[in-house]
Amino acid sequence: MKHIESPSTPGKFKMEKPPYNRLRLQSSIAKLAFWSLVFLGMMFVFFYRSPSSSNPAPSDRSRRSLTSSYAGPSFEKRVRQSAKPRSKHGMSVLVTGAAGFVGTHISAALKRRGDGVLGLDNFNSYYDPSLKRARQAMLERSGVYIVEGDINDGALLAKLFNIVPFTHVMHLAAQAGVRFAMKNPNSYVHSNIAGLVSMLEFCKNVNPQPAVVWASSSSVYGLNTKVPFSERDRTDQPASLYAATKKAGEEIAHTYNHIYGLSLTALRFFTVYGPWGRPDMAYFFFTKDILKGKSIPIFEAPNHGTVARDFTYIEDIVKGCLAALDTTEKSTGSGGKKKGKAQLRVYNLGNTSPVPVGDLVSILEKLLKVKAKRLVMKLPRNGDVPFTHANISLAETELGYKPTTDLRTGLKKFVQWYLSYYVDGKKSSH
Ligand SMILES: O=C(O)[C@H]1O[C@H](OP(=O)(O)OP(=O)(O)OC[C@H]2O[C@@H](n3ccc(=O)[nH]c3=O)[C@H](O)[C@@H]2O)[C@H](O)[C@@H](O)[C@H]1O
Repeated sequence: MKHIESPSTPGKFKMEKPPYNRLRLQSSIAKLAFWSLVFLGMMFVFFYRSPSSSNPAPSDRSRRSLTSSYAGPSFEKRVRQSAKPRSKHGMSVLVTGAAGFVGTHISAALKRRGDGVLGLDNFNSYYDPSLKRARQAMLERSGVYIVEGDINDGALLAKLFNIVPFTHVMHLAAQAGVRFAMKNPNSYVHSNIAGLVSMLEFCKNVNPQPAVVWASSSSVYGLNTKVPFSERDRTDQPASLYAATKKAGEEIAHTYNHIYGLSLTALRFFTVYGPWGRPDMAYFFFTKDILKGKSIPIFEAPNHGTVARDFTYIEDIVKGCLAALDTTEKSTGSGGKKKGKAQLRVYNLGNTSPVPVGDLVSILEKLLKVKAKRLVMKLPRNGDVPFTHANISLAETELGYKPTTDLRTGLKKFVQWYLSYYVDGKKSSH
């Protein structure tokens, strides 16, 4: 420390300069090492907590951008073959969320009638991915190829749109579930907002622009008390983050229609159920738990009020979706520029016959021949609404939509499938 004590002595100062510099160098290295560690730590936290990784569990593949399996002639051939319609008037549809419940049924129905279908799905683990793999295997047997990837992967979307000039996009990839939004809010933003924007960005940029039909939700009616719910009713009081992201999606769709001339149709699905359904939904896990002899929580509204849903059978929903695709008008823009006013639609797809959750359980008891252990409890404050009831007159008039399956008939088909898949097929239902 002498050099500090007598810095004015030129000789000494000169002599002691090297140790001073060494010390400064050492302290700089220490600082550099410290800040590098801080930086690395921040990078780790950023990537660990980034929206894509806080998504329930996008597959590893979906986190990578373009992998080698997305390149090369054999990949392109598979994509082209799958997306090619049987006749030249058929559609070529990109179905996102194709390994999901609704996506699987719609992909199969489109393929059956001769349209070209390419699936896209990230196979995340929000619920058992082996069920999604089984749906994928079923679709593959009917000629539908599902590309494994995320709707937020711009490079992948570019690749797919380069290979196929899709005439339509059926956008079903989403983070579903009302109650899970309290556990993992980021996954809803990632899929239902960022993912939707990512898709629409692509759709508006390509030439020709496809027409887009996408899944909104009955949950947008939120705290609305006017029944039955009509498309003209207010939807500015969502009761869950899930509902808020679907409502945001409808507003985002409006802007892409307004600015870029994209043809957009939102379908508000009302509690869709049926074979190959979603294990997170009440009818599905009630079935599992009744068979296991476990008690099932049945929610009731304040003052012992009934909680009811306008349960809608999957085949009716499929018909509504196909009709929506068939009645789309072409987008009017090209290469990101609007050329004229384009179609913008919103439809309720419900059953227009609400059933109390307790009655749903009674139907299941009869079909399963097992008495349920009912645990009646207050509707938790977790985003659930007490009832839903669709007014479907707009879809009836404009799409020819007419649901024909009552809850008992639909649940019978679900139970038959459930028993053959999980009991006879010995699959684990977790
Ligand atoms: O139409 C929609 O837009 C949404 O439909 C579906 O949501 P919901 O109608 O809430 O279906 P679901 O969870 O099966 O609960 C059914 C009933 O059981 C009651 N319920 C639920 C759980 C429980 O433990 N007990 C209970 O009584 C519960 O209170 C409710 O009354 C989709 O999941 C959602 O993704 C979205 O698509």
